[in-house]
Amino acid sequence: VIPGWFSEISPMWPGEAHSLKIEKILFQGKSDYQDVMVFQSATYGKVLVLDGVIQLTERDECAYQEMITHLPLCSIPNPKKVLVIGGGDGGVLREVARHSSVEHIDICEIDKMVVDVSKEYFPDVAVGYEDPRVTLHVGDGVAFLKAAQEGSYDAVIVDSSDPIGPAQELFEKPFFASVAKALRPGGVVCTQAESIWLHMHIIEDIVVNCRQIFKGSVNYAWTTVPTYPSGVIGFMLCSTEGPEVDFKNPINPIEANQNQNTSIGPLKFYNQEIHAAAFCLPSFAKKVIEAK
Ligand SMILES: NCCCCCc1nc2ccccc2[nH]1
Repeated sequence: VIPGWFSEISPMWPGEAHSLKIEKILFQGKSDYQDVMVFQSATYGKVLVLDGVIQLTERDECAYQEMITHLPLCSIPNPKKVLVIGGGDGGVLREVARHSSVEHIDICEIDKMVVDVSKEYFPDVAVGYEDPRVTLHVGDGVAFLKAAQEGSYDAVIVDSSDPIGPAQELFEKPFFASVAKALRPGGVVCTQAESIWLHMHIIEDIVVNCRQIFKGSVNYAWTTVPTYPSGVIGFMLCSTEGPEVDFKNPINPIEANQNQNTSIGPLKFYNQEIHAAAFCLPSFAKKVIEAK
């Protein structure tokens, strides 16, 4: 351990560690589910860490939050009812709120400490909770989806941590089946789907499960997030049987100037070209993910 530096050592990326210079530790706690830490970094703003894994930094969180939200929502004509599983920091809520067609946003986050810590230390991320369309449910996303009324959502966004820890079940087949049940025909789901550089085997299993469960489109997209090990993270985008969804062509564009004058500020990362490009995969990933 180098004094004054945070190194992200995890079995999720054996043999490597991304480090950030610490200026000041702002919060350290232990919830019923995980260790929670916030520190002021020297060059990436404040950083949220759960069980030793970086969840977001102020400097690059826009890439992840904007992509995980707008890749699904810009692919369907008129999203009205959206469910967020995880995402307790509020960043996905901030992005969903940019869509004027949305009438109701449910969020189910298991760890209340994440919500409280984000509101205290990341106000520009937790601003998403201020939208009147948002209802927060503190609890297990698996149970929430089991209880959800069939076909009640246009979109589900699964902003989870990794399969090691509280989010483990969110990567398993029964959960994907419960998501499909809660979506309307032609509804869409977007999940945090690890890194093609680090987790091709996990991604392969997820793709196999999704192809069995989602009878519409099944696609993998990826983006760059400098503070995530390997510098990239991906998303599974699936649609249920029904009206065709072509994720590679955003038919419901969100303009960069939208919400310019509100408290959530302009888009910093997402645009239509980046949307289409996100689905272009290197050959080693294409071979596995698009296997016929
Ligand atoms: N809700 C935040 C999602 C990121 C969770 C932590 C994390 N960081 C990662 C880096 C590479 C691949 C997968 C990762 N998962």
